[in-house]
Amino acid sequence: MDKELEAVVKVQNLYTRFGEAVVHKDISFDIHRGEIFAIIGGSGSGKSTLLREIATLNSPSSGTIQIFGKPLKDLNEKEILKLRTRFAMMFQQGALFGSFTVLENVALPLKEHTDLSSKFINELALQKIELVGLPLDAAVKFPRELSGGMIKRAAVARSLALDPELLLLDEPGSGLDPVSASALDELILSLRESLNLTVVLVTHDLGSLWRVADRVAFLGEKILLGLDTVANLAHSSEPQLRAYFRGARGHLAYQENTWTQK
Ligand SMILES: Nc1ncnc2c1ncn2[C@@H]1O[C@H](COP(=O)(O)OP(=O)(O)OP(=O)(O)O)[C@@H](O)[C@H]1O
Repeated sequence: MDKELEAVVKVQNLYTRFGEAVVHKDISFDIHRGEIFAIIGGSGSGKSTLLREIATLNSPSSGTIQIFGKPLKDLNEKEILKLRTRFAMMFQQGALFGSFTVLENVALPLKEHTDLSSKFINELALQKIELVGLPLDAAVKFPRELSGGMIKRAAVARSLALDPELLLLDEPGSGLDPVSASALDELILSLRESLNLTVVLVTHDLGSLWRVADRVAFLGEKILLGLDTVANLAHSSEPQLRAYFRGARGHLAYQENTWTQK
């Protein structure tokens, strides 16, 4: 990875409360351009909420989030809409429109946000479909005609439609078999390489974590319990981190990856 340490996302002293319930307490970290940054932690530790806050879909109770140097709380609605064209978020289910073909799904953001001709939009959409490794005949298929792995690729293609600088992925591998999940990891790595994308992902998949993440934020006890490479976190003596990485699944991923040495 190129070591330009420009902060694409900057989270400072972030607190999140839902009523009386505190989810995040004083969380701060930076995500650098070109980095693949993972957010992990136990169930209910606030991973998806944090990702939604970065995606401007939820507001934190206090603290600041800056994206591309812009503090989100200073932006008006129009500026938020403009900012949203510079990043894309892919939700767990992929969320393609079932009544649209893959091509129509990928073309949709271009139709909404540009004045380009239909012909040019279709050409651009086809390029994205090719970029994510889908066969071109998938373009005319409906989501129900695709495998789980192909649906995820199509959703990634749609996320890339407006050439975002930042891609936010919530559990990208969920529901995939291990081979398709691993192919999706390869896609994420290759997109980072070819497009210099910054990627933030929430994941429960430890195999994927070892394969793709440059750095990892571990949420627990409402705070940021760890922020480091996956190898360093896996060796941490912090009890929650130990339990996470030395649990049965964590242990397997740990062994595999210390044998193959990432
Ligand atoms: N809109 C909301 N209103 C009230 N509580 C919420 C809301 N969104 C999230 N929460 C609560 O915030 C906490 C964190 O939820 P979140 O979905 O961010 O956790 P998570 O770490 O992503 O969990 P999981 O790994 O199970 O998906 C949970 O206790 C959840 O119930």
